[in-house]
This record gives sequence, structure tokens and C-alpha cells, in this order.
Amino acid sequence: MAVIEASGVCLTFQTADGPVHALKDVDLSVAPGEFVSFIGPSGCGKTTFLRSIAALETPTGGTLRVNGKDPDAARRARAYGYVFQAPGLYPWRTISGNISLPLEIMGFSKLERAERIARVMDLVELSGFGAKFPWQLSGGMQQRASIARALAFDADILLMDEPFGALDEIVRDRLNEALLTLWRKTGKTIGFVTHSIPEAVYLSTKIVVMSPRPGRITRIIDSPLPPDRPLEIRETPEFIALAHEVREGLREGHGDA
Ligand SMILES: Nc1ncnc2c1ncn2[C@@H]1O[C@H](COP(=O)(O)OP(=O)(O)OP(=O)(O)O)[C@@H](O)[C@H]1O
Repeated sequence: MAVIEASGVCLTFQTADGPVHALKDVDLSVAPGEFVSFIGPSGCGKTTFLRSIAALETPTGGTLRVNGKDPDAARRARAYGYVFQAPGLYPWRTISGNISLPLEIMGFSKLERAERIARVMDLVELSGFGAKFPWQLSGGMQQRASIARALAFDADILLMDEPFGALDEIVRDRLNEALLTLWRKTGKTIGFVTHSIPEAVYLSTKIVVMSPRPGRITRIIDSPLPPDRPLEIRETPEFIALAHEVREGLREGHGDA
């Protein structure tokens, strides 16, 4: 069964300036364990599509199923964790306290919380930093903490909206590597929004190229790269050819190919 199944999904926002077609006729099927990146220029509906999967927006047409359920039922079943662009950690709580908060709200016992916090901190390589406050950590470490928080429910799906966009390239490279390791270890299905072609190509098993006005999918590219990817893979002809294909897809969407 597909983890995410979109068929003819449309979403039109009614604004004071008239309707905005944020998504038009989006068809996509994501299998369990895939790493799917959404790439495209500003305003092509990447965030809107991710938010629709998470039941934070409601499509105005078509059907969208998450784990075979409608997105709202999937949200209630805690089908996914969501990582936002900014880490969004509470400065008055420690890193452990931040990861713990949603677990507290969901009523997990103290013992279970401690076990889960230790496991996810290990996954994002932050063990030993639990007692620190967010402002004592670098930007990259804060974003890792926010990923740990999203992983704490142990949902099968991880939705990430440009999580590394604000970080410098060296930190971003390290986090990309860490995310791939985490994905291989956990087998989760990941939906990842990015503006970066190398990031999309490095991370994904499937690259979804989108285009604006109306927001739509112009190409879906299945990656031929192996799951095990050292950073140096970016220098290989296969990687460069794939990046070229994504760039072509982006150009086509702009109508100036
Ligand atoms: N709540 C809203 N009300 C009205 N229009 C909206 C709303 N949310 C998004 N839009 C519009 O829908 C379109 C798609 O927006 P969306 O944020 O999904 O694009 P995006 O591809 O994620 O862009 P970016 O890369 O800049 O984050 C844009 O034209 C945006 O202005």
C-alpha cells in the first residue's frame, strides 16, 4: 500500500486579489521507505502539498490518502512527525524538555518519555546535550533537536519543510549525511521540501519537480543512485546527470527550456 497517494489534488486559496491555484491536478504515489524531495521555485505549492499531507491545509479537489486514511484521520493516528523551517524550540526548556513536551501532552509516562528521548537524541547524535538550553547550541544542533522532537512519536512518516535552508553549506552537508544515515537506520518514509538541486539529488529516492501558477508537478524522477551515498557521490557522472535532469525539469516548468 502507498504511504502517500494523491490523485488529482487541487487546492485553491480564495484571496482578496482573487483565487490562487496553489496546487492543480497533483498525482503522486509514495511507497513505504521512500525519500521524496519536492523541489521548485517559490510559490509552486511545495509547502502547501506537505501541509495538505499533514492535514494543516484541506485540498479543494481530488483525493489524498496517508497510510490509506484521509489526512485528518492519519494525523489523529499520529502517522507523521513534522519538521519546520525554523527549529521552534522553547528557550526556557532544555533540549530534553523540548523533545519531551509533545510526549507529555500525549500522556506518555515519565519512564517511556526518558526512553524515547534517549533513543532519538542518539539517532540525531545529540546524546549528552539533553540538559543544555537551545541557545547554548549551534543552529545545526538546534535543527537536529527539532528533528529528534519530530521522531519522538516514532511515526512511520517524517515530513520536513526546508529544514536546513537557513544553515551554512558545511553544516548542511553534515546534516544531509546524518539524515541519510537516520533514514537508512529507521526505514521511515520522508517527504522533504528543498530549493537546492544538490540536496534533492543527494538525499532522494524520488525527486518531484514542481512549477508555479498553477502549482503542479512537472516531473517525477526516480533516482538510480544507491542508498549508500558518501558525500563524494556528488562528483560522480551519475549524480551530475541526475542534477542536470532536475534542472531541465525546473526550466521546463518556467517555460523557457
Ligand atoms: N494561506 C494562504 N492564503 C492564500 N494564499 C496562500 C496561502 N498559503 C499559500 N498561498 C499561496 O499559494 C502558493 C503556493 O504557496 P507555497 O507556500 O505552498 O509555495 P512554496 O513552493 O512552498 O514556496 P516557498 O518555496 O517560497 O516556500 C503561493 O502563491 C502562495 O502565495
